[in-house]
Order: sequence, then structure tokens, then C-alpha cells
Amino acid sequence: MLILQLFLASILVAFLIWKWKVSYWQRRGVACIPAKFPFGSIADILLMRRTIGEVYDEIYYDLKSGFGGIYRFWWPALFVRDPEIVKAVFVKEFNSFHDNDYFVDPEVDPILGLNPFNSKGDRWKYSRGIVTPSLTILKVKGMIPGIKSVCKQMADYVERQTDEFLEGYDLMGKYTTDVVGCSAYGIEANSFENPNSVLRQMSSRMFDGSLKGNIALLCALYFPALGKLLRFKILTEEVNQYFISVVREAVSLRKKDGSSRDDFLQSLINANNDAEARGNPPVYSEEEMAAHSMTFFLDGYETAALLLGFIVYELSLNPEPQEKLRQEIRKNGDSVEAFDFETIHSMEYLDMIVMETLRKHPSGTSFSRLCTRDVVLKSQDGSDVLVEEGTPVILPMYSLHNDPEYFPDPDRFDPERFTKDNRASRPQFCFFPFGGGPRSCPGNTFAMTMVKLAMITVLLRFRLEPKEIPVGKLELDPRNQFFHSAKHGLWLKYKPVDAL
Ligand code: HEM
Repeated sequence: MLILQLFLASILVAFLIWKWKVSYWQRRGVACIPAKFPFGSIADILLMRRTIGEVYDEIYYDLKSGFGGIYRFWWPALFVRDPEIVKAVFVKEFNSFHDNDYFVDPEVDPILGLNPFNSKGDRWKYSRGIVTPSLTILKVKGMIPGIKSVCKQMADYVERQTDEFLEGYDLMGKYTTDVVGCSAYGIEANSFENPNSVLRQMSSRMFDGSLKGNIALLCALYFPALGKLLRFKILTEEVNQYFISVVREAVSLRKKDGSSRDDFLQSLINANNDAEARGNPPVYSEEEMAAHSMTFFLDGYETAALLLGFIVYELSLNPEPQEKLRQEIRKNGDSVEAFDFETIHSMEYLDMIVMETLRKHPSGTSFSRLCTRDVVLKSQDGSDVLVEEGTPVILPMYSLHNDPEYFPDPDRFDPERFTKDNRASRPQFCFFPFGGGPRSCPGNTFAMTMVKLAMITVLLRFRLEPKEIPVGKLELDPRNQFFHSAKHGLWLKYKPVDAL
């Protein structure tokens, strides 16, 4: 009986503590979404009933001013609606927001822990400093021949299946796997001829979707203390080992035959060789080399595949922009070989199509930065809020990208929103598909080059036709905790275009 009383008393105490914690925003006079026991404002995300983007969208419209409070379990987080505050978090107040609010234990997930996205403080500066020099315009230009060769493999593959409906994300996943594999490690996987290539299998199995993997991901996002305790790996051991073995074999092969390639791994090998020549120990261990090269994969393969999948899908549903884009491409060349870096990036309409797709379907749905030093954020409506150290700040990219105040009739696919004049008429930070400030995506130029070359290839050879005209909004996959993806796929046909 005493045990039962103690048990009930401890539940009551725990509940009262929870109640007190979830009054944080009310006590400070900040408008907020009241917390529901026990998950706070994010029950539907945790129970995988809706995507992060959809849940945050509801919060976005419930909170009417420039910012407001929410609770993730009992922890308060500041939710931002005002593009000026987004700018402050990314740029002006970077010294208070240099870390992502995302925890990966480098001891449990050593490869993932070295990715700049997951690193904090000085570790972030170190890992970002290794990746960025290999993503300059000059380096990307050197990758173009490899990308074009994958483009041709894709076009040949599609040409053999013009009577079939192909799923956009799957097709483009093969493409980006091969492009990234070639640019990071010099691997020629040809996932089109060989859909069971180990590289393709590993890229699609990075996050295995197992209960353990999903719990690890949720802990990284919302419950770092539990993550530390459980020590579950986010990346499967099979994937870790595969990438370490790829690096080991490539390094040993290049050493044996003295060969050198124009890829990211080579820049790490060169740093080790230079150190060796000076009689110093190697700069990077095998595991570090695997981790840094894998950054290419983790950050580049899926984001670009999702974007390309959505571009071909939207163009199949919108024949006018599709034809206008084809005309622009044809004016610049009749085969992908004719397109150099400058031409690829000079095509305005192609850029408008890509931007409009990133607006409607940003690959990620939101950002969460951790406040590391107390700071006051001011909204354009004159109100302000003191953000205390340790408070996460959420920037709901998907909601801002789809807010009718900035993008009227947001469900309509309309590339004209991205003419120079229309861009200049909006606040800068109501659109930020690559983030912003010193932490913004360093792979932007590489990503845009691979995406645009794929579109040039596809539109020169194929007319895109939808499987069906969707009624209402596209259904999103709530099991995808990180990215914005279609629940039932993006199906379309690629019919040969008439010869020029
Ligand atoms: C369409 C493709 C891509 C999109 C939409 C995209 C988007 C993003 C976004 C939104 C961020 C977070 C930025 C921030 O926190 O402010 C990011 C970070 C990052 N991206 Fe990309 N990305 C793409 C492709 C790539 C590629 C191809 C690479 C490299 C090969 C890459 C490497 C990175 C890295 C290393 C970070 C972490 C940066 C840091 O925390 O300092 N991304 N990306």
C-alpha cells in the first residue's frame, strides 16, 4: 500500500514539475502554443502521424505575431515567423546561434559526428574547413566531365523505358548516388545498369528506418540526454563499415599504382602525403577520411535527389513552363556536352524553375539553432524577446516558403515568382532553401551544377507526362523525420521529344 502511495505521489510530483516547466513562456509573457501532456507541441511528429513541416505549419498559423513559444516535451523552444528574425538568427546574431540544435555523439556515431552539420563550436569550424575547399567553383568545374558521363547513362536508361512510369525520386536517387560517388571517391557505380550496385544499396540504406534507428534520430533531434544514455547508432554499422572499406581500398589502390583523381578523397590523400613528405604523422586517420568523404554523400545525395524528383514531377504537371525551359535549353546547346559551367549558370529560366521547386518543396522542412549566449531578438512589429542560453530557436522554412503573404496562391507552381524584380520585392529571408549566414550550405554550387545538368539532359531528350493530375495537396511521408518526401512517390513518363 505504501509503495502504491509513493508511486502515485511521485507521478503527481512529476506532473506538477512538468506543469511548471510548460508554463515557461506564459511566465515570461510570450504568446505560445499550450503544451499537451507528455509531448508538448510535437505529439504528431513523434507519433509519425504528420511531418515536421505539417505540424510546424499549423503552429505557424496559430501563432500570429513575429515569434512565439512552443514546447518539445517540456523544453521550451522559440518559434520564429518574422523573416527579419530569421536573418538575425542566421547572420546578425550568429555569435549566439552558431550551433545546430541537433546532437550526435561522436563516440557512438564517429562518422556522422564529424559531419559539419552535426558539429558544434570549434569542431564545426574544423570539419567545415575540410569540406569547403573541395566545393569551390574551380573544383566543381573539374567535376563536370564526371557528372556529364552520369547524365548520359541516365538518358540511355530512360530511353529504354519510355513506355513505363518511372518514380522521380528513385530515378534521381540513382543519378545523384553516381554523381556524388564519382565526385567524392572516384567510384563509377553506374546504378542505372546495375541497380544493385553496393554504392546504391548503401546510399538508400543509410538510415535503415528500423525502430532503433528512428529512436536514435528522434533522440538526436529532441532528446539528446536520452540519446546519450541509449547510445543507439543513427547510421547503421553496415553503412559505416562499407564507407571505411571504400576509402581503405581506394587509398591503397592509388598508392600502389601511383594514380591520382580529381575527387574529394584525393584532397585528403594529398594532405596525408604532404605530411608524410615532411616527416609528420598523417593528418587524417582512415575513419576521418571515411567521415569527411561521407559528408558528400549524407548532405548531397538525398537533398539533390529529392529536389530533382520534385522538379520533374512539377514539370510533368505544368507543360507550359516545361516547354519554355526546353526552349531556353535548346537556345544554348543541343546536347549536354555543349554546356560548360558558365552556360549552365547563365540560364535564368532554369534557375527560376529550380528555385520555385525549392520554394514549394524544400528538401528539409525547418532549422533549429541552439542559443549559446543570451540575446534579445526584435520583430518588425516592435515586440522583442530575450532568448536565454540553451533555448532552441526554430525557423520554419516550409511554412515561410508557402506563406501567401510572400507567395500568393502558394500551391500553384509559378516560376515567375523568381524573376529578379519579384525576388527583390520580398524580404530576403522568407526564402532560404540553403540556410543562411556562415553555416549556409557549402555544397550549393556543386548541387546546382548537378541538378541543372540533369535537367538539361532530361529536357533535351524527353517530354515529361504525369501519371495522374493530383487532387488537393500532395501527401507527404510522416515517417521521413528529416526530409520532405512524397508518401506515394512521384510518378511520370518520359516520352522522346521530336528531333530538333
Ligand atoms: C539540392 C541540394 C541541397 C540542398 C537543398 C541543401 C540544403 C542545405 C541546407 C538547408 C543546409 C543547412 C544550412 C544551415 O544550417 O544554414 C545544408 C547544410 C550543408 N550542406 Fe547542403 N544542400 C544540398 C546539397 C549539398 C551538397 C551536394 C553538399 C556537399 C557535397 C552539401 C553539403 C552541406 C554541408 C557540409 C552542410 C553543413 C554546413 C554547416 O553546418 O556548416 N549540401 N545544406
